[in-house]
Amino acid sequence: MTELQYAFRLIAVARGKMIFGFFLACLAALSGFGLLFLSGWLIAAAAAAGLGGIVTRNLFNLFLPAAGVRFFATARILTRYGERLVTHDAVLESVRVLRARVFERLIPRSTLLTDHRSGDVLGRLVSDTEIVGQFPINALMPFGVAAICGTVSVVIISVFSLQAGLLLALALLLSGMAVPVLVGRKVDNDMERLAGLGDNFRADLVEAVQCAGDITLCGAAVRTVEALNATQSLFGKTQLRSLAWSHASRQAGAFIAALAVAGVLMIGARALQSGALSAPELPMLILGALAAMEFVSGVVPARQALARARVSIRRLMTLCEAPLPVAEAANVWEGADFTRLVMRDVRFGYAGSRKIVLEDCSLSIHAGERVGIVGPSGAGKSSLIRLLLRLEEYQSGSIHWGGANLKQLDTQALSTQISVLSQDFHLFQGSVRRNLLLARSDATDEDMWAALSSACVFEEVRLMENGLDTLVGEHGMRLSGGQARRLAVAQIILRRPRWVILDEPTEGLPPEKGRDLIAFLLAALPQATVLCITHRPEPLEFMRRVLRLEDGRLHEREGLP
Ligand SMILES: Nc1ncnc2c1ncn2[C@@H]1O[C@H](COP(=O)(O)OP(=O)(O)OP(=O)(O)O)[C@@H](O)[C@H]1O
Repeated sequence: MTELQYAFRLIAVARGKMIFGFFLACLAALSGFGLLFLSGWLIAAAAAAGLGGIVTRNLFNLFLPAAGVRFFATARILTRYGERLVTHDAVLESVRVLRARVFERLIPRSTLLTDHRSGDVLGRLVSDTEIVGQFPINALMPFGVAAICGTVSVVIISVFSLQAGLLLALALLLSGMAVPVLVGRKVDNDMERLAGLGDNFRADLVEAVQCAGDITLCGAAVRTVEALNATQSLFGKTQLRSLAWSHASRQAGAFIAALAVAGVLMIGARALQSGALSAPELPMLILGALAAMEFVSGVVPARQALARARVSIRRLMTLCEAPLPVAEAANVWEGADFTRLVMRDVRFGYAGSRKIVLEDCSLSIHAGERVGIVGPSGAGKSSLIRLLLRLEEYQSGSIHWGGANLKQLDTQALSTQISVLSQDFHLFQGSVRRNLLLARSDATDEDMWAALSSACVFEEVRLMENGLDTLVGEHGMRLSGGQARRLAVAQIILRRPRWVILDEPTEGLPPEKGRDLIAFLLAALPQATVLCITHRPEPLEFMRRVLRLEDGRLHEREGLP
């Protein structure tokens, strides 16, 4: 599938509106042509009537061009207005649908996003979707309008003078096809380069803003600003060069238009002398040729827009069509009872990496058990969790959740039974309530306060100025580390999952606070089966069994580390 076919498929929803917008754009352009064309007749007829008195007035038909001019002037205003309205509506609709589709395709590929910088992904989601949503209007419509209206104008001018019509056709082809083809490669290279530079700049900027504090503490603030300036200045220079080319090609178009009009004037003057053309027809042809050359004035900007859109489509394709890291569940098996987790001889390595993280790794946990997993850094503990949640695909062996093969379960089905408290848990910008409702959308205020109470953060939230509606800031920045983590625990308590997976749950907390956190969680969910990965001794005090992950395998071990 070509890039353009791919883009059309994504925005097919607005096809009808775009076609209607195109139709109106052609009508508006032709009305402009008709207006100028008939103005020539009207001006000549009026001048002749003024000079020649009643006899000449009767000789020249003033009424028809005057009525035509009025008609085309009104038609141009109405069709231009309608075109703007319809095409803007089409663009808004296609961008809306496109963003939703892109996001939908990114969700199962979210693990691949770690290969991209966040500013880059943001850029793709915001600006590339906008550019792709607009491209039929900005990049294709001007070509279509030029082709249709250019042909109509050539036919009309040819009716009066074949020579003038042929000359106009040549000028339109030169300006509307030869110039865009000549600058095409240069425009493609510029757009590719500008998109790359823009990505770098945006990603650097987002990183600089997000890590402003760390950058200052490292004494790197001045260097960071200088680096940003350098990228911005390179971007500016490339943009300037591209603009210079664009203006040069527009001037070339204007020069061709001037030559075409002069040529039509000469041909018309000769035809007038020979009597093949009447006096009012000469200005009609000249103004008509001038108006016709306007049809191709948007072609060079459209060629640029097309080059930019192709870059954006390619960038969206690389994100949205990347092979899924985990095959879609062939059959969502809803009968899994989650009474047992059995993992047999699993072999796993990350895609694109030759390192084998887990080798012949086996594990069996029954409902109600509390199992700790320890092991050296890099042994594969977090990777094991990612496998159990089906965020990564293992190469061989088997994993079963209560009789259901993991490969038959999708992440949605798993999330109804399993909750995870990870080391880098995420709180969303917004209120305490919003974060709790994300965990369980139908939770009442009563449920939320009960969960906060079980997570031992009730009193702190109650004393906050707006209670449940207190804003927690991005990543929970307005909360202390302990409060944020207890809020994350409250989210798990609200969900009441059958399995709880904890990944370094007490990291960053003093031992006593860490111990309390686990105690609150386990007291609130006494029936839950718990799998806890940790380096720290406190969580292990609550585990009945401890396993050690080493050399890719899990080994049973007695007692605490
Ligand atoms: N996305 C990834 N792509 C490739 N390799 C990865 C990826 N994530 C982790 N690894 C590698 O897999 C191995 C296991 O990493 P993992 O994070 O599971 O270890 P861990 O036991 O949880 O370590 P720690 O205790 O330090 O968190 C490491 O060698 C790591 O470099």
